[in-house]
Amino acid sequence: MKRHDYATRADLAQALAAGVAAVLAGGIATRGEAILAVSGGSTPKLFLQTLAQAEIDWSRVIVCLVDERWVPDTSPRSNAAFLRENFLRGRAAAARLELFHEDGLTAEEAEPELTRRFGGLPRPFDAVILGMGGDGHTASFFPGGDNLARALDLASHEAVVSMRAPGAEEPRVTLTLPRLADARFLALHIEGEDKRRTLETAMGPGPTEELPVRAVLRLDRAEPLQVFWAP
Ligand SMILES: O=C1O[C@H](COP(=O)(O)O)[C@@H](O)[C@H](O)[C@H]1O
Repeated sequence: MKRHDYATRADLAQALAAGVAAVLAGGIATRGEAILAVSGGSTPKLFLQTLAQAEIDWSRVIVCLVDERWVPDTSPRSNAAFLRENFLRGRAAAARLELFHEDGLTAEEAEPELTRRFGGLPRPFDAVILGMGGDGHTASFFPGGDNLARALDLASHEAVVSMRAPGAEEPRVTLTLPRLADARFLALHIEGEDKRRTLETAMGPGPTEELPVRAVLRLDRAEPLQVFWAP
């Protein structure tokens, strides 16, 4: 893992956005397109607003979320709504959005269609930016999640699984770890002292099921996981 610590959240957002924009520009230059997976929640707001202004050919970029809360798009809990609000208002509005929602289905019922749809996206992803909750979840890999083992199985061919967990307010869907683990640029973006402490605990020994972010920290990758932190 490589740590990047910043004095302020604004400095972090600038640096991470510049790094991701460069990776996407590289993908566009070499393969004609690039694919980016981002997190929801609240932490990525400034990073996404900054990245949305990057001067790259966004019409050649596919953007998706790493996970979604199974709520209507109109809900303030919707990660898709967060993305529309904070990312798709700048130059990035030209990107192709691939969202999880399937009307009228439960998260479990939507799994096969979502796996078909997300399984068809180009691989590996150019950039994946993960977040982390205070309970050590990342994407929707939650402690006690009903499908946590399926989601973390690196040998699995599933692209998307549903997740219900005691610590999650609503049912979820999440990209599986194998879909994220081989990203050309894989980053974990966290802010605040509490999350720094959780990260440091997760870096120590202990079961993945307790702090699922460990599954990401323990990946065996040629390009190290990039950890971005600011107070
Ligand atoms: O529920 C979620 O939480 C995590 C962390 O969110 P934050 O608000 O603490 O930044 C996020 O990474 C994930 O995408 C989201 O669905």
